[in-house]
Parts: sequence; C-alpha cells; structure tokens
Amino acid sequence: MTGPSIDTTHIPEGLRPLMQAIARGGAALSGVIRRGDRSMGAEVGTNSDGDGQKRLDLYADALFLDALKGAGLRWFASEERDQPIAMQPGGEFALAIDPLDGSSNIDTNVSIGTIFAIYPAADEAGASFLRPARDMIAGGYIIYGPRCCLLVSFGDGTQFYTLNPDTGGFDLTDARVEMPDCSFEFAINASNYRHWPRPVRAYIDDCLAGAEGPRAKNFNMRWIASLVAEAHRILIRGGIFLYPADGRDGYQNGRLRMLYECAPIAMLIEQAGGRATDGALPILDGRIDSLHGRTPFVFGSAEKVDRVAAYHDLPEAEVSALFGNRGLFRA
Ligand SMILES: O=P(O)(O)OC[C@H]1O[C@](O)(COP(=O)(O)O)[C@@H](O)[C@@H]1O
Ligand SMILES: [Mg+2]
Ligand SMILES: [Mg+2]
Repeated sequence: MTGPSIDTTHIPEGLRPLMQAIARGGAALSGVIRRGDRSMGAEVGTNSDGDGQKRLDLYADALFLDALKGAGLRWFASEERDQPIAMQPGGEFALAIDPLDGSSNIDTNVSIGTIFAIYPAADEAGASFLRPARDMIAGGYIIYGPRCCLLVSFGDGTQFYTLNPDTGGFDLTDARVEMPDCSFEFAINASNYRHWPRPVRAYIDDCLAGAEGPRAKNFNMRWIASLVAEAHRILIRGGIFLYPADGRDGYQNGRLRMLYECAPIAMLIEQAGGRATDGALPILDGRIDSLHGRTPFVFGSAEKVDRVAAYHDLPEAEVSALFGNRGLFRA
C-alpha cells in the first residue's frame, strides 16, 4: 500500500514505517466502511474462541495483514486467527490486533474501530506476546466514526491524529492528550446486572442512587458496545468503563481480550492521566498467558477507577448493605 499516511513528527524514528503502514491500512478500511456495502455485516463464521465473525471482521484482518507487509514486523497476531503468523524473519516488532472492534455495530452505522499493540519481537511468537503488558512499545486504536481518528502512545503521552479526507493522511490533532474529568458518566452493559460480582453491583447501585445516595451526585450512563468508541469518549471527557467478570458461562474473566483490547487501551488511558485495572490491579502489571486470554476491565478517570478498587476491598457487610447504609462511601 502506498500514498499518504501520517504526520511522523512525534513518532519515534524506528517505528515510523510500521505506523505509516498502520495508518494506510486504517485509511483504506475507513474508505471501505464509508462505502457501506451491506454484505459486510453478514455473519460468515466463528473464530477459535467461538465468537461470531462478520465479513468485515475478516476483511479488516486480511487488509491489515497485507498493509503491514514489509513494515518491520516479525509476528502478526489477530483476534481473527488462532495462531500468530510469521512475517519478516529479521523484523523487529510483534503486532497484535483487533482488526475490527465493535462488530455488533457494523450494520447500524455506529462507530467501530481497530485496536493494536506493538511489542519487541522475540525468536518465538509465544515469547513475543505472552509477556508483561508493560513491555508494550506502543498501543493504539483507530476509530471509524463521524471522523476517523488514530490515537497512539509510545510510552510518553498519548498522541491524537485525525484523517484528512482531502489528503487521505492522518494529521496531528493533539501531541499529548490529557484526559479531563468533567464527566459523571459510567459505561457498563447493565443487562448483565444480575450476573455481576457484588462489589460491581454495589458501585453501580451507588451511582444509580444519584444525588440522594452515598455519592450525592447524579450520574449519566452510556453503552455503545464498541470498546474503541467508549475509550475515545472517556479520553475526550472522562468517566468510567467497566466490563467485569460475571457469572455467565465463559465470562469468569469478563469478555474483553487482554492482548489486543485491554492492554493497548490501558496504555493510552494511563498515558493520558487515567487509570486502567482489572477491578483491583493495574492491567499493565498483568502478564498475558494465552493469546486470546480475557480479563475483567475497568478504566477511566483515576479517582473513579480507584473507587471501584476500593469497593473490592470493602468488608462483606458494607458491600451487601443497601446504598443508604454504605457508610464508608458517603460522598
Ligand atoms: O455485547 P456486549 O457484551 O455488551 O459487549 C460489547 C463489547 O464487545 C466488543 O464488541 C468486543 O469486541 P469485538 O467486536 O472485537 O469482538 C467490545 O467492543 C464491546 O465493548
Ligand atoms: Mg474488540
Ligand atoms: Mg474484533
């Protein structure tokens, strides 16, 4: 793939070819999404984890695999593939990707995205990916919304780029995003309330109790069902996102994947001044032990994420108390 890509002024030199390839892939995918071929939302298979795959999931996976050829990658791991793929033998980097995040929104023209994490390559694919999340060299996402934007962190702040429709390249919008916290919004799939662990129920109960409850504040709720879109909103105006473990079969570690969903989003959020945990411990302190492994995920404004962790430390009597009696958490 050739053509315009991304303003490289703030991108570390060694990562420029790879970031240019990712940007070209993202711009190309954005064009396909904009054209709106309705067959892209069709269910065409299932991945190794049993998740349904839409035509656009597989199209995006193939598109990025092709776009990243010759960009210094040794290993390519994708949500849509059972095993990593070997790329250039001398490549310096290993890239894990969720090529199309938020697939349930394809048909409805709601924002969807791509998430990626870049690690230093080891001789084996396993050693490249199954390592502490803090080894990540870069984490980022592309959001295909009313505007197409690319956010990336190389470990020194979070950078924000916007696709320029006139040039087809990504222009720098903000070299260092700082997440404000002007929002009392939480994002969680509330239909799973009955399956949540008690500390999560207690936290949400207290938000729902509003001005009359222990938080003494009215909260607002959002659930887009596209992790990238929730992350983008929270980076722009603050708030909190939770996808906890729950009692449903197969949800003992929640729904979201550590390698190519939670770890890169956690890096972007931390680097913008926020916090990202599994409910208690920082995601980036976690160690990935299987390619498609899941983790409970809580991220957003530091104070809100810390408060969720504190609910996990509450004595059982406090967690079970009706919100009005949860004395420790009066605003
Ligand atoms: O349908 P649910 O359970 O609310 O889950 C929504 C979550 O699932 C996801 O769509 C999973 O990602 P994929 O679409 O890449 O499988 C997230 O983007 C989103 O946060
Ligand atoms: Mg996803
Ligand atoms: Mg996906």
